[in-house]
Amino acid sequence: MDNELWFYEPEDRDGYLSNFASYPLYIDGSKWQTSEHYYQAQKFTDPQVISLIQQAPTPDEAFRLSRQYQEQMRPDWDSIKRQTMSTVVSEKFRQHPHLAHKLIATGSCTIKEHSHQDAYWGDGGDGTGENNLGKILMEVRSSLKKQLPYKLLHYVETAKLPTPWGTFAMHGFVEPESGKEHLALSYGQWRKDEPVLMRIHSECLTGDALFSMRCDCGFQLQKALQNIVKNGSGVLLYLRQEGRGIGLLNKIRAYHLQDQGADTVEANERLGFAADLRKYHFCESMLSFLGINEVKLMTNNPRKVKALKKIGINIVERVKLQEGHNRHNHFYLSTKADKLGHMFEVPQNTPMSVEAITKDSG
Ligand SMILES: Nc1nc(O)c(N)c(N[C@@H]2O[C@H](COP(=O)(O)O)[C@@H](O)[C@H]2O)n1
Ligand SMILES: [Zn+2]
Repeated sequence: MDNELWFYEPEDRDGYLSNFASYPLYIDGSKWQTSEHYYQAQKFTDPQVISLIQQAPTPDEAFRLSRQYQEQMRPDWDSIKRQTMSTVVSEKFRQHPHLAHKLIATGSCTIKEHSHQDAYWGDGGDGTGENNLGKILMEVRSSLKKQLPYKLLHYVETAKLPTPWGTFAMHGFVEPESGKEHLALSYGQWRKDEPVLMRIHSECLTGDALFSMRCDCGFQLQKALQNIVKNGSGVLLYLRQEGRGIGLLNKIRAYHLQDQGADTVEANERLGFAADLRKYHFCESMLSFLGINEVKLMTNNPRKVKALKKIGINIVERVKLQEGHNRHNHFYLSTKADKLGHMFEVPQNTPMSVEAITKDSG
């Protein structure tokens, strides 16, 4: 998106950019219903007028009150108003990470407040205005892009993903350096103080899409989505790090070595790779977009637990996800438990039949 983005009314498509949009924020320990409330109140030094504006039921009323008390405006207002606006706009996006992701997703397009009323903050309606609010939004966008968690992944867009079990929202992200694409699937709503049921799933084309029984990936993927729907809400992060990070073709090379007797770890090592090259730090970006700090994590993999703790995510519970044990993956699962520390017991008895593992266990 390299052209112009116009915004004005908070109800419009990009209305989140407006100071009148309802995104409460805290500045200096006080709560402000909208950025407009804060901005208008800063024009005054009289605590009574400030409080009146702060309590205004709507941003339009805050704006109107500032006109009513115009005579009492601080004399240096003109010299501080741009900085005041810059502070409140930057705080709004810092305090609402979801909006920060959306702002960054506007790419490098020119942002304009398309306002017939205002040729200082807006474009004046005919494009001749100074557009200072648009300029501040673009400054905030540039600065956010360089900061954690936004610099790890950039949010791109959201669309519906209907599945046999329920309709998820599919959020697309891209790694700005490599162009690698990742997904977050979210289902339902959760409260801020509630741990979210979550699965972090690394891509396995063979298991997830081609029904392979060499591993347990496809079975775990299906069960995790089913569990989320059954729970009423949750998230699955789908990370594009195929073959534990070595890529699809190297995974086929590793499978070839396994066909000749190597286990999954030995095969990776013979190809010159570590047993597991995956990284999880960039999940911080997706989790900030989704507003998640606390999770119930569906995994058997201790590395995922450790990695999430490292980025400050509180794991209140680990939910076992043991699915799809069969005669083709029996040795693979045993190796994962023995050499990679996966937290499950591989049954000693004869592995289940194909029919038993493919039936809906939900
Ligand atoms: N390198 C490699 N060797 C194998 O033998 C494999 N089966 C895989 N599979 C990849 O492992 C990831 C899933 O593992 P967890 O269940 O999270 O431990 C996924 O990326 C598969 O493609 N890789
Ligand atoms: Zn797999």
